[in-house]
Amino acid sequence: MNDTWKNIIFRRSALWGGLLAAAAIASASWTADAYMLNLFFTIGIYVIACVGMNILVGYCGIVSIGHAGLMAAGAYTSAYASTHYGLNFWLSALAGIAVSLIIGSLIAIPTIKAGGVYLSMITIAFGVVVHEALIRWDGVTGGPLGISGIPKPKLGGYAFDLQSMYLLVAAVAIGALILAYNIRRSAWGRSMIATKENEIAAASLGIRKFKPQYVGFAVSAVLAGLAGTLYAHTNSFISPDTYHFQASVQLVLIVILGGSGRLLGPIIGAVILVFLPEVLEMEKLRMALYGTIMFAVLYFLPKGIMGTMNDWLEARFGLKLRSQEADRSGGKADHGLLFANDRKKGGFPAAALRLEGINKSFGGLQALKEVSVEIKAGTIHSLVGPNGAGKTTLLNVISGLYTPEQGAMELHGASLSGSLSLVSGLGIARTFQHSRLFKELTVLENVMTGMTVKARTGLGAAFLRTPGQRRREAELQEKAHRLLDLIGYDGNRHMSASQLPYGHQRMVEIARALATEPSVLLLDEPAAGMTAAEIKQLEELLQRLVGYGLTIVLIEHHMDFVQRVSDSVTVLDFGKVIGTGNPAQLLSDPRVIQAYLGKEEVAADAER
Ligand SMILES: Nc1ncnc2c1ncn2[C@@H]1O[C@H](COP(=O)(O)OP(=O)(O)OP(=O)(O)O)[C@@H](O)[C@H]1O
Repeated sequence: MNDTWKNIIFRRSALWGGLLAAAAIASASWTADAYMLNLFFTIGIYVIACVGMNILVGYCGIVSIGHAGLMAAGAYTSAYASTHYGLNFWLSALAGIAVSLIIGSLIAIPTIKAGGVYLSMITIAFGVVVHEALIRWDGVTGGPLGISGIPKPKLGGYAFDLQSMYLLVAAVAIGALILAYNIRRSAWGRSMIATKENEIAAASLGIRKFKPQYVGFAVSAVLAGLAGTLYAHTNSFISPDTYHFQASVQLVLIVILGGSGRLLGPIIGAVILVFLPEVLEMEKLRMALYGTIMFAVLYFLPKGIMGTMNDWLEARFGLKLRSQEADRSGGKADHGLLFANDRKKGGFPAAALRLEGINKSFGGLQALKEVSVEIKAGTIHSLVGPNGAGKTTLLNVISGLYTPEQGAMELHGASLSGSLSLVSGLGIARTFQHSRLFKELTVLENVMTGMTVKARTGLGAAFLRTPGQRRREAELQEKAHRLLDLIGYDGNRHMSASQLPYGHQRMVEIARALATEPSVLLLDEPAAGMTAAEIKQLEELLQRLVGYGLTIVLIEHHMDFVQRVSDSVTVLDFGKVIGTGNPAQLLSDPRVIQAYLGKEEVAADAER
């Protein structure tokens, strides 16, 4: 059976499985007793909050250990509004979600900017501050006694009981899962994962970290507030004990146990964490049990239950728990149409790039000294020189990763400066010395990240996966397929990039850079780690790209490859340009040979 059929059958089974699960959830409301119904309800609340946590932890890489604070914000606001002002459930819930969103948005700013270990510290501090405020601000929160008598929702004349609240929570939980699924399959979700995995690579595609991560934080705050509100109005009583540090740890644990970043992870995690203390009758030792589970999961199942299962299914049957489209390749379309027409030769001034007197130093080390180079449009220009000569530093300066201390740069006659993401928007794309593909994204998704800036749709369309959004995604996929055809990639396009052989990784990285529709492509040692056949393929690709009007700047140590593909070469040594010109002439120049081999080697060679 081929992969397409396997996936169709798998997706049909997933659909039927989903329908059966929905029927089981609904029937539980009639068959379960009050005790079990309460447990199911608790699972539903955790699923809603943890779907948000999963977006935050799994997609954005932000491990918030104070998220119970956001649940408290929703619960207390809603409880206060309904008990003090007599607002109905729907309006007070709206107020609770709004307050949770506002507070979440405010703590998102320092959290995202801080990054690293400070990020978790800020969220812990937030959780502690909220818990203290709940205890001390008794005029509003009721202090340690909390708020009681919170009314149950009403709709028309109907008053919700535990059974109907359970059904409402189950419906909201399914809605939250659909939202997470839609985000994951949009440019927003891809940007979240890209910025989590490699901020620099994402910036080189024009994707800045703050916006997608802020959106992820805001969505998780809304879901936390919603879960808090639903809980408060079902339980009729809330107190600071519910929103202790332990509750925040529990949310993180559910996500990690289920499988961080896995759609169904929060369900699996919540079911286990709610039932396990009941089954083991370890209510009093709940935290000790959680600690043990955390150790066990991180040691034995670092990808959580769903992540481990996904790997097993993929290895055993070639199936993924993530839905996928049928593979396609071999399109014979005119790939030149993938690049803007004004990039064709002659559409720009003769010089694509002009660098004048560039200086760049790191502490006492001057990596670039008065570097001046002119690179003609529609040509391949190679930068060569011994290790440490300053080639990568020059590429980093051109692409905006480093700011030079001195010198001027022009791109197609206009002044060039700015950050990595800004320079990407001007039409300069790059690859890196070591592959920086986004390993959690598939091959196809990696290429699609290159189109993010030009193709990111509105949040509403992405969240709801509107017909327009689906059409746009299909167009992006089609374009990504064509770029993969162009680079000659014939492997599985839906497998994660982490499984690609090194040579393929380098080629896919080029396709991803091309997806930004650059006029200048900077390649840092693209042939490193490639087989002879792959190098040949790369050579043909570069010639084709130049034919489509692109300008290519290449760093390479394979000298025969450089000789074959380059129109011109610049040789750097100790940060200085020691020659620019025709590759054949320059690479046989004694000064260049000496720079590569060192004086003693050249002298010894001459004597032999
Ligand atoms: N971020 C940095 N901080 C400090 N020193 C740096 C940094 N980047 C580069 N250097 C130094 O600048 C010099 C030039 O490095 P660069 O990586 O540009 O050389 P290269 O010609 O690309 O070498 P290779 O062929 O080995 O990649 C080296 O001495 C290197 O150690």
